[in-house]
Amino acid sequence: MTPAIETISLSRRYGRMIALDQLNLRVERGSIYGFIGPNGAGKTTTLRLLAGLLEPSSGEIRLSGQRLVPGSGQRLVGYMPDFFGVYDDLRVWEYLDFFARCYGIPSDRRSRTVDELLSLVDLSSKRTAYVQTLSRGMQQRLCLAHALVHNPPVLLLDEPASGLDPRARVELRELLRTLREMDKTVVLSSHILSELAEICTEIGIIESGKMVISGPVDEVRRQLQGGAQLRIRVLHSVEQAEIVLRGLVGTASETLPHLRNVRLAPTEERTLIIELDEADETLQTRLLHYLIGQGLAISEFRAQAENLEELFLRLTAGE
Ligand SMILES: Nc1ncnc2c1ncn2[C@@H]1O[C@H](COP(=O)(O)OP(=O)(O)OP(=O)(O)O)[C@@H](O)[C@H]1O
Repeated sequence: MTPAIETISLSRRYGRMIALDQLNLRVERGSIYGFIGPNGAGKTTTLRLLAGLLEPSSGEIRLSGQRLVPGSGQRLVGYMPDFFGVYDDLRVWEYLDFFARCYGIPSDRRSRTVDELLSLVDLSSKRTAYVQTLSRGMQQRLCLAHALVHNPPVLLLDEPASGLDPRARVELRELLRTLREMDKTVVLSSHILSELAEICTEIGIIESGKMVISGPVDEVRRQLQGGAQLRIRVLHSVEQAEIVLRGLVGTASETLPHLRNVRLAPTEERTLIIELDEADETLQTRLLHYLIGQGLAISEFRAQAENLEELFLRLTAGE
């Protein structure tokens, strides 16, 4: 299927500085794509290029297979910048009505469009409030409604979760789900991976203008992690469990998983963290049998996902 967004060797310089270096991005239609990278990685530059607000130094952008030429992107994408401009003395409905006029929506449809958008972003009750009196989360939602005024198939959201409290984040997540059900393709950026891992269907990690890794969240996790982790808690002597498990590290066994490392959990009592070469459930079950056979009283035995945030930091620290 033709992807909603594709970039081919997309580069952008500011003077002599290369902000984006031969980026190949592919975003399938209907996905929620999380674009993650530390400050200055090139996220905003990419989103502005995709929105047609910046011109590439070289390379190509295709939206639904069509090459993006200057000025052609505005109808295909909705762009939400990472800051909200100040709009003094403008009420919420007037703000949206203004942008609906800019997009040439005729007056008989404008009022309905504004009402539908306010309902979508749950701001109907704030219809006549002044924009500057809205909370940060409400302003974000209004900004999102603005990006949706012309009903674009693609939405580009720069740091939509920044500065939101936990409740506002949950609301944002719900809103993104609704947009997905409406068959929109959404790209959103953040420098905090955990903000996006739960929301997104796919993620791409960018650093110094280059894509480091990209794909479905679980696949990226697997690639970064390159194995599995087990958390084992014992009822009595953790020292005995540690000896038994350490005895297995590095040994070549056909029937047990290959153990890379065994360490005590830093914050939990009588608990060990085991790093394995592979995430094979059958082998893990055999390990449990083996440990019980060694007389260990196991009170907890579970696979745990390594914190994606730590993996990300390790990756972007160049380790
Ligand atoms: N207008 C500009 N002129 C010169 N350099 C720029 C300009 N805009 C961005 N840059 C530089 O390009 C690089 C990428 O910036 P960009 O804003 O795309 O990164 P980002 O990943 O969005 O960062 P942040 O998370 O801090 O918003 C940075 O080194 C930045 O300093």
